[in-house]
Amino acid sequence: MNGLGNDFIVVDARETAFQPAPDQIRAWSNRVSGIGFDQLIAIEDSRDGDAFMRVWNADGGGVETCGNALRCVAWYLNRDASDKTLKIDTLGGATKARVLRADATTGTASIDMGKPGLDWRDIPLSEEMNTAKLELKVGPYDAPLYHTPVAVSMGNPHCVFFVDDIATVDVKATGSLIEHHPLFPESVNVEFAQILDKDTIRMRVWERGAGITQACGTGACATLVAAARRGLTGRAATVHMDGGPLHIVWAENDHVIMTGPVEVEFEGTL
Ligand SMILES: N[C@H](CCC[C@H](N)C(=O)O)C(=O)O
Repeated sequence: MNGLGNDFIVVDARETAFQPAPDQIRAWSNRVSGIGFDQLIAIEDSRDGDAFMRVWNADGGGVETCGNALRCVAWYLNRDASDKTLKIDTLGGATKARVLRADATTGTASIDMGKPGLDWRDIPLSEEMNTAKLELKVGPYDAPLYHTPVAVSMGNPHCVFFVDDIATVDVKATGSLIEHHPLFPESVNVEFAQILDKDTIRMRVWERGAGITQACGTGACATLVAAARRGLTGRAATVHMDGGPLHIVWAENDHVIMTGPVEVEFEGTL
């Protein structure tokens, strides 16, 4: 399945235990010799929700959550297109999902991602700092671009840079430098965002444990929250990524709502 090209293998593990070793995940995620995916997702039973979603990155590391995958899991759990709200738990917190429309291989889902983490401890950072304007020196770069990003947690850590022209950013070179920067003890997902107008953002992402992906749902949420914190947009915007757009709202109750598509590529047995 995929959400705007951010692709996953989604395993329904509610009947049988599924605990793959990191090197098995890395082998499966290899796009040349394996199946190929950005994240591996397992759907498990949940004590007090409709399901628990477990996430591993392509590098085999387990992580807290994944926004695009939440839409895919919601669609899978609710593919008869009945209009109900699902509670899907993750290591990064509980979410509420509504599948707005579904047919045999596509759908649209809206996820209440809960509240963003804005304190340095939420991200987490290795030292106390104003998360709205991080003082971050990146490798040999010392241009204003690489200073004062915004840190936001959506259950997983994000570092958002605002740039004048995203076409000039070497996402791989810069993103890979920041991913394991000592300021982020749990590493970090890195977004580069250009404000097109008060309702529209263009964003590219270097994901922790996966590299450049076509889209990042939690990254789009973090980008909108960061832009609103900086007064660059209002509390709602369309975030355009390489794989397509997501509509993000930071609601008055402090919850972040992400709405976007779901696509099934194939089904099988792992
Ligand atoms: N693509 C995912 C984010 C995965 C983040 C993962 N790379 C991490 O280490 O947190 C999304 O749509 O939210």
